Amino acid sequence: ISPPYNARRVAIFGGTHGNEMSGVTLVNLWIQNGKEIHRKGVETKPFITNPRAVEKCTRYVDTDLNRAFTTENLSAPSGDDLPYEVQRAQQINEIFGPKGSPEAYDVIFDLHNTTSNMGCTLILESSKDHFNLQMMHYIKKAIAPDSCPVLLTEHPLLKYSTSRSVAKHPIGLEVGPQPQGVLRSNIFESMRVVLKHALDFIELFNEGLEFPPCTVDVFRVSEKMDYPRDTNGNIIAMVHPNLQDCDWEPLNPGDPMFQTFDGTTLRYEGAGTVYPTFINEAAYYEKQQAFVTTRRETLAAGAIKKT
Ligand SMILES: CC(=O)N[C@@H](CC(=O)O)C(=O)O
Ligand SMILES: [Zn+2]
Repeated sequence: ISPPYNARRVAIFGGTHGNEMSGVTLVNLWIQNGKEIHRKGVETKPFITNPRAVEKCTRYVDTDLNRAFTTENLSAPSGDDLPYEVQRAQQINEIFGPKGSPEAYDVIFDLHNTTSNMGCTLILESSKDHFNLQMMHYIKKAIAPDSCPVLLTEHPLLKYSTSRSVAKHPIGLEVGPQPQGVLRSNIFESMRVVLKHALDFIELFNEGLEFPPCTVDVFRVSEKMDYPRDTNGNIIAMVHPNLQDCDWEPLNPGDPMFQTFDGTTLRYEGAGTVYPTFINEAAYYEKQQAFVTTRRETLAAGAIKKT
């Protein structure tokens, strides 16, 4: 049984992106009435992370909050001249962090929606986070036969500094497909159900239940794929119909990937099978990303017990 584990202080973030409506709506509901998220021995705080973006129903105001939690931003001298989201990151770091310190919150769930057909995805930032691996194992078992893929974002270049990263155990919840600014009841419900199981797990853990060693199948981020573009940076092809909505399905060398406006098929020419996800995510056009490839991996989690 590894590190001293504790999970008394938990936060649920909504509105890290102000146009992702399931998280915004659930968190606002729970701010009004926290009964549903209350668990024995746990203090759970629902929190709107980017209120100005929520008010405008936009992803962000000045810069993407979910990229803003860098050491550089968090240690910058504070002031009104900083971009709004950098100021906000500093405030969030004060309330829920400081990031990387013993005083930081134990667990932060960050609720997101995607326009991609990713279903109900759990986002894991570290392959060595045994607490989160155990939680994800528990959630996967609880929602079966429905599935709940785990996306591991650990990557030397592609990892980014998320709002949830101020916690000791950061967990992203990414549910789609749902257009920006729209609420869909099925997406809303599946987010709610996953969070219920997650909080149940934390309650069991705090009651002293020991979770034996287990394994978790994950999809590890491999490569970011941009749309084909002309020399001015304009897109010259779309996601191919055979790939559209096929998040988590195998893409093999030679399979259709993009389709140009005159109908030409562009094929995947990588080495070996990959599992694309975030396919045609609206927010990623500005990030030059049509989808991300992942590879399957099985991670081992050691036993955990409250200490
Ligand atoms: C569509 C979207 O916003 N996705 C999230 C993923 C995450 O929370 O890790 C992001 O890019 O910040
Ligand atoms: Zn988001």
